[in-house]
Amino acid sequence: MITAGIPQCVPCRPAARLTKPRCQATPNTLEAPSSSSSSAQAAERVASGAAAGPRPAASSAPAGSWLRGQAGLRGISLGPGGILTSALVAEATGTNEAGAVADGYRPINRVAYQGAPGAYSEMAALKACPGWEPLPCEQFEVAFQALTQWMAERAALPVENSLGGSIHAVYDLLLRYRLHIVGEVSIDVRHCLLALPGVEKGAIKRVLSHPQALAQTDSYTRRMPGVVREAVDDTAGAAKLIAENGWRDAAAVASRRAGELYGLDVVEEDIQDMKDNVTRFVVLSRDPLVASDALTSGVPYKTSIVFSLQEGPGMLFKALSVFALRDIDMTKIESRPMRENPLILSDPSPSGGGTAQRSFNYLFYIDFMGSLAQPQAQNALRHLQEIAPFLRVLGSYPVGG
Ligand SMILES: O=C(O)C(=O)C[C@]1(C(=O)O)C=C[C@@H](O)C=C1
Repeated sequence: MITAGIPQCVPCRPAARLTKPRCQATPNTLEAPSSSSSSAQAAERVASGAAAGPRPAASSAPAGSWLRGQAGLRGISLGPGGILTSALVAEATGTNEAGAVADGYRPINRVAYQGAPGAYSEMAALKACPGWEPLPCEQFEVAFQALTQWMAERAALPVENSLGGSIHAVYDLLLRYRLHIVGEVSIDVRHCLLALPGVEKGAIKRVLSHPQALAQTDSYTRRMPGVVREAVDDTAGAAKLIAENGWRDAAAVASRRAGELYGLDVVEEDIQDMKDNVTRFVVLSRDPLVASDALTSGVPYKTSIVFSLQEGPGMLFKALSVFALRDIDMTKIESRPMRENPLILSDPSPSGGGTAQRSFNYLFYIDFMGSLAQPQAQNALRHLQEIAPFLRVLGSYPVGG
C-alpha cells in the first residue's frame, strides 16, 4: 500500500503565494477560522489524501466527524504561558483530530514550532519562513495539531542532531499525522549556561534543559560537581522557569537569545560537547509541493519515505538495492520498531523443544536525493512497493541549508 500518490502530487498553495494574513493577531492571541466547514471541500481533501490528521480512523470517518472540529473555531488566548497547548487546541476547535477547510478561510502566515520563544525551533521556524508569525507550542504534537487545525500554515520540527542523533518522537508523529514535508533547514546549536544575574558557576546545583540539549552538553555538565540535570520541555522554557521562580541554585542550557528574553546572564558560552552541533528540521505543510516544480526549479530535491518490509532473509538489502541500482544517493536511513505491531514471533526449531523466537517489526525511514517528478525516483519506489507491504511518501522538497 502506498499512501501518498506516486508519482503524482496534489497541488498545493505554496507559501510564497499566500495572501496577506487575514487577521493581525495581537501577541498571545491566536485567531482561527470561525465559519463552519464546507463538507464538499473537505470530502475532496479526504479523497485526495491532502487533508491532515491522525490516522488510521480519519480516512474512514464519516464526513460529520471529520468536520466536527471546525464548528467551534474562534479566537483564543494563548494564556499566561504564551504557549499553545493541546487543551487550547481542543478548546478552540472542539477536537484534536483532523480539521478541514472552513468557508472563507484565508491562510495566515504563521509557523508552528515546539517550545517557548527563544527555543532553537523558533530560529528554525523563522529561517524556514522569514517574516512569518511564529506560534510557540507546548509539545511536538501540539505543533502537528496546530497545522492540522489550520491555526498555522507551516510547522518546523527537529528530526536529527549531529550529536544526539534522531528525534524519534517526531518520526512517530510524522507517521501518525498526514502532513507533508515541504522543506528542511539546519540550525547551528550553540548552547550557553544561563543563570540569574550574579549567580556564580560554583553555586549551581541544578541544570535544566530539553533532553536533547542535556545530551549535547553531557561532558560539560558532568564536570560540574554535584550538579543534578533536570529535563524540561524545551531549552528556552528552562530559562523562563528559572527567571519566573528566581531559582539561584539553577542554570539553563539554552541559546543566548533565550537568556536575553528572560533576563538571564551567560555564565559560559559554546558548552556543547562538540563545537559543530547542528540540528536539522523539517518544514511541514498540509499539502505536498507540486512535483513538477522540482523539474523546472533547478534546485536539488530530496524525498523522504517510510516503509515496512515483508519477513525474510535479505529483505532490507533488496529494499536498499532499488536505490543503488539507479544510482540514487540515500542520505539517511532510520529504523523504528512498529508501535502498533512491534513483535515478530517465529516458530521454534522443527526438531522440537525450542521456544518461539521474538524479533522486532520495523518501519524504515529513508531520505534520498531526487524528486518524485524524476522517473528514476518513481521507478525506485514502484520497485520498492513490490516488497514493501506499506510505503508512504512523507515529502519531496528542495534541499535546505
Ligand atoms: O528546546 C529547544 O530549544 C528546541 O528547539 C528543541 C531542540 C530539539 O528537540 O532537539 C532543538 C534543537 C536542539 O537540538 C535542542 C533542542
